[in-house]
Amino acid sequence: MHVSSAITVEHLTKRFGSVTAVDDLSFSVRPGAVTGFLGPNGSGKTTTLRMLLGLVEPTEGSALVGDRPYREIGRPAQLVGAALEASSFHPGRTGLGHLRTLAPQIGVPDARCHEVIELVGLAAAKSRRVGGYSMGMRQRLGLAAALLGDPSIIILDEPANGLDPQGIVWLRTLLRAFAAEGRTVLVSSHVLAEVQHTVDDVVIIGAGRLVHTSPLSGLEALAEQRVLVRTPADRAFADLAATRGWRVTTEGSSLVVHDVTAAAVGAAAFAASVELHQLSDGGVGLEEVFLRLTDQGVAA
Ligand SMILES: Nc1ncnc2c1ncn2[C@@H]1O[C@H](COP(=O)(O)OP(=O)(O)OP(=O)(O)O)[C@@H](O)[C@H]1O
Repeated sequence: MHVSSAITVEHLTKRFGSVTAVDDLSFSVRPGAVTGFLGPNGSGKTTTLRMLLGLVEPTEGSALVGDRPYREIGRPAQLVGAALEASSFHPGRTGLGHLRTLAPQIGVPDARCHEVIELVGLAAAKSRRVGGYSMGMRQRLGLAAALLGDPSIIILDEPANGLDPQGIVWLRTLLRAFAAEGRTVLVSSHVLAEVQHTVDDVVIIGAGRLVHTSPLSGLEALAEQRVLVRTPADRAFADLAATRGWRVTTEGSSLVVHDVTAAAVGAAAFAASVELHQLSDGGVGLEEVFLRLTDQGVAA
């Protein structure tokens, strides 16, 4: 039913002279979910988003929103809302004033400006000049502008940049609510941890190429389990780890035992009479998987 509101990228390539920013990239984004578009700095995320929004012409391949290129959409703001950078505001305009200049172009009534400014938590600052806004407030204003047309597809480039921890939780809740309404939400980030609790699916690129796409659980399946240990018996624990073939690293004042369960470490330490002061589940090392995948991407 929502087929027309998905994003489809096929064999997309963009070369800037000798630099291949995006290299034969194919992926799709489904409605009703938040998708994280992830990759290290310079991996081609912004260039891909700019092609999706008709701002950059692909060298090869296609980038479709709904079922067509952005430039062929009749009233694009009502299908796709995007916030690419938080810096392109006229500093002398107020937050509300900024939205009011956009509303007629998009074809939405003035009341919608008030609605979205409220929605992004800027109602109290709506009459202040944007030049005096903080980075986080600019991000919120960019989001308000993206939402003006009540779009079914929302594309945000690094939306968590500049947001404080409460702001990040607020953004997460808002994006999850959009997805629950059946909208398509694509958010880019170079930090997996930043979007880990927000996204359902991930599309990971490295050096302009696709390195992984799956539900988040598919990424978790690639990660190893980690167990955190503290012990006053360093030497005895190192011997035990060597006997068992565990890989052990340090993280702060804890030891990290890789690819093993807490139960196995506890049982082995007990059997060997090694005293432990902490034994806890360190979760899966998702960030490590992300780094490993994108390293491969860069080398490829
Ligand atoms: N207009 C341009 N002219 C020349 N090279 C460009 C242009 N735009 C991007 N590039 C290059 O393309 C590559 C990908 O850049 P892009 O901004 O898309 O990456 P990104 O993943 O968004 O990075 P970041 O996380 O730092 O924002 C980089 O090597 C960049 O220097």
